[in-house]
Amino acid sequence: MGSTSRNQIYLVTGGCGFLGKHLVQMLLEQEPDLAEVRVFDLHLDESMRHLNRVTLIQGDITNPEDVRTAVQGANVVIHTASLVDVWGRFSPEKINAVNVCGTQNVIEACVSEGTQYLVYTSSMEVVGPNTKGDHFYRGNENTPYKSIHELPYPVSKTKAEKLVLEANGRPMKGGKHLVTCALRPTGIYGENHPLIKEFYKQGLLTGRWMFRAIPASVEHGRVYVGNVAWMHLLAARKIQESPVSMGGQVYYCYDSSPYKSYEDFNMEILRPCGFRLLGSRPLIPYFLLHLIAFLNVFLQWVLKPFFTYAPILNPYTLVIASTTFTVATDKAQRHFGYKPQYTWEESLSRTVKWLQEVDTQTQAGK
Ligand SMILES: NC(=O)c1ccc[n+]([C@@H]2O[C@H](COP(=O)([O-])OP(=O)(O)OC[C@H]3O[C@@H](n4cnc5c(N)ncnc54)[C@H](O)[C@@H]3O)[C@@H](O)[C@H]2O)c1
Ligand SMILES: CC(C)CCC[C@@H](C)[C@H]1CC[C@H]2[C@@H]3[C@H](O)C=C4C[C@@H](O)CC[C@]4(C)[C@H]3CC[C@]12C
Repeated sequence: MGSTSRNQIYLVTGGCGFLGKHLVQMLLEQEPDLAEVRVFDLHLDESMRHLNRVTLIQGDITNPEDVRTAVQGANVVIHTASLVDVWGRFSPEKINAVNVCGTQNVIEACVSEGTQYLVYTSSMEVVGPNTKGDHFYRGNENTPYKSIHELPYPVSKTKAEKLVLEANGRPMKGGKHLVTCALRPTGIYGENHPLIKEFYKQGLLTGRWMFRAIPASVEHGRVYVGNVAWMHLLAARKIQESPVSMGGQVYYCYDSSPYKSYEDFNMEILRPCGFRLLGSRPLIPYFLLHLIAFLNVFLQWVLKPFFTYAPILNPYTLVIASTTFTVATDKAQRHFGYKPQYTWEESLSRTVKWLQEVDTQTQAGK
């Protein structure tokens, strides 16, 4: 175990997604040993095809053969492919198939193809917030917390993370052993973040006024996508150099983004586009938010035969937004020398610049 090779082949599953694209870009810019990045995704972004050293592979993570072919000859796999769904857009069976069975396929492919290193993109949701609303205030990887998983997405991420960590040390042909680790981002933000675009669009409907719904004192962990990508790259490098210390470990993804409520944080990005947040306290009573959230569930059920009604607000997203979940840790720095690549100011200004471009295009298209 533990030799680094030149001319490395990386496989990024979900490489055309929000995080995946930033990760591919980061590898191209910052990995001197890189020979090729294989970008495996169900939905390919054809604009990535022209990139030097990038190979686009269209495939389904739930299909073991697709995964095995993509893994063949790769040195490292960074597995980010997932269905990110806390809104009931996909069935529980589908989420399980992609997030859990897909991860098992990646593990089996690594073992059968002799690819020794696997970095898995997990999620803070493996820990919490739980549906009881217990706060997790600036905790680290060892902070005790009562995790309760009910929804398909957190259930699936928890199962998948467990599979990945349990696979660490699995024997492979040639006397090698599989080495795995998992990174747990909190709420990722940055250029092309789909959710902030959704909040932007909703804000346009109310004349760029937003209405505070959650108390400002509730802290929500956020991390810049460029730093999440950087952390994956460093973990992928170090896991090859120090498999014994990195194997089987989990790391929260963190950077210097400020601790704020979900809405106050979003306002940092939306304010420069002319948005305003009304109310220093919640303007909508909590019981009313709850009622709307439950009404949304009811409507989703009624409308199911016709189309998928999946608004942002439901009882689960309400609990997550209303419960403090922030991390304060230096484990990634101690284990693999992680320091954020982007300061908070840079992270914010890159995200704001992107949203301002979206805004200009939206206004021009009116
Ligand atoms: N966005 C966040 O705030 C956040 C926070 C914590 C963890 N994560 C994790 O980070 C990872 C990336 O999330 P993201 O926000 O970039 O999501 P995303 O939806 O933008 O990207 C996921 C990618 O996986 C691909 N994919 C889905 N099903 C597939 C299948 N069957 N076969 C092959 N590819 C498939 C999608 O096409 C997509 O490109 C996920 O594992 C997610 O759980 C995200
Ligand atoms: C009550 C409304 C005003 C606001 C609702 C916001 C809500 C949709 C947001 C709040 C927190 C968000 C989640 C959080 O950032 C972390 C993750 C983990 C990741 O693995 C998947 C995405 C997810 C669940 C975010 C989804 C959107 C949430 C719930």
